[in-house]
Amino acid sequence: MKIALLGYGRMGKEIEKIAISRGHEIVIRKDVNDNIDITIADVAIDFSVPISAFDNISNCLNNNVPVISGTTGWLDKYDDAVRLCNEKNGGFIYASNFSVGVNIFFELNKQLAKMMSTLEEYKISMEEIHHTKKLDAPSGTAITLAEGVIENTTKEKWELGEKSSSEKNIPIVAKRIPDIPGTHTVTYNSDVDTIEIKHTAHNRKGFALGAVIAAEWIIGKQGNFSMKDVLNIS
Ligand SMILES: NC(=O)C1=CN([C@@H]2O[C@H](COP(=O)(O)OP(=O)(O)OC[C@H]3O[C@@H](n4cnc5c(N)ncnc54)[C@H](OP(=O)(O)O)[C@@H]3O)[C@@H](O)[C@H]2O)C=CC1
Ligand SMILES: O=C(O)C1=N[C@H](C(=O)O)C[C@H](O)C1
Repeated sequence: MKIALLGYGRMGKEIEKIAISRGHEIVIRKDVNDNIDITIADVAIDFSVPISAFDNISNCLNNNVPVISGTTGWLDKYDDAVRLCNEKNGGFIYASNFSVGVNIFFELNKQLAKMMSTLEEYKISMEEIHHTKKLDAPSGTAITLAEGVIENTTKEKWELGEKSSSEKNIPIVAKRIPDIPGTHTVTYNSDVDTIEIKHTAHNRKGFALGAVIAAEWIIGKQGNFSMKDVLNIS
């Protein structure tokens, strides 16, 4: 496959190594303000910055190039991206986290939320820890985890901070510590005990491999998909 990397930072460089090791060719390495002809690529992988993700995705969909996006912090425009994908009969996957481990963790989180939904003595909270270069907070992964709880309980919203302003909200603490690739914890605390589930990324290889697998998977498909579709998780 000929791959366009939209964003050639930490993730772009990690994806390049894995893509080449799987026999693919990188034909575009786009950073800020580069002019590119996206049509030379079979598929594009966007790991850029929140302000640029939607333009990168639109450019691909408008030119009939399927696109995988892992950029977080741009989701106010997600519905527009899905609309454009449908209008152009394109292929599009966004995932807040492409690692297999986190996608398993997402399912575990939903199951646990279902089990905890009637146990009012337990108070939920979340924590995410990332490196200090991260632009957005809370992380996209923490938002997906919160959405998984909201779908399965009476919680209505997430809120940044240690304590939420309402019982209906899920508090999320975002910590920034040098060199941490990504750690997410979901905690249910009561007076008598604590239940905690945690995912710790040891490096960025899992995110990058998942993105390349998604790019291989989307070739020849039309529609808006998720990592659940790619990994066939039920
Ligand atoms: N979904 C997932 O599994 C994962 C998602 N992420 C997300 O991916 C994104 C990128 O992360 P990371 O690689 O660590 O960040 P980096 O800052 O290392 O890389 C982002 C790159 O995008 C470049 N860029 C800026 N504007 C554009 C543009 N218009 N088009 C293309 N590239 C542009 C930046 O250039 P410059 O520095 O010159 O501005 C930079 O090189 C973040 O949103 C992060 O949250 C990260 C890991 C996993
Ligand atoms: O910025 C990062 O580094 C990461 N971003 C994603 C997120 O916001 O959840 C995924 C991963 O945790 C690393």
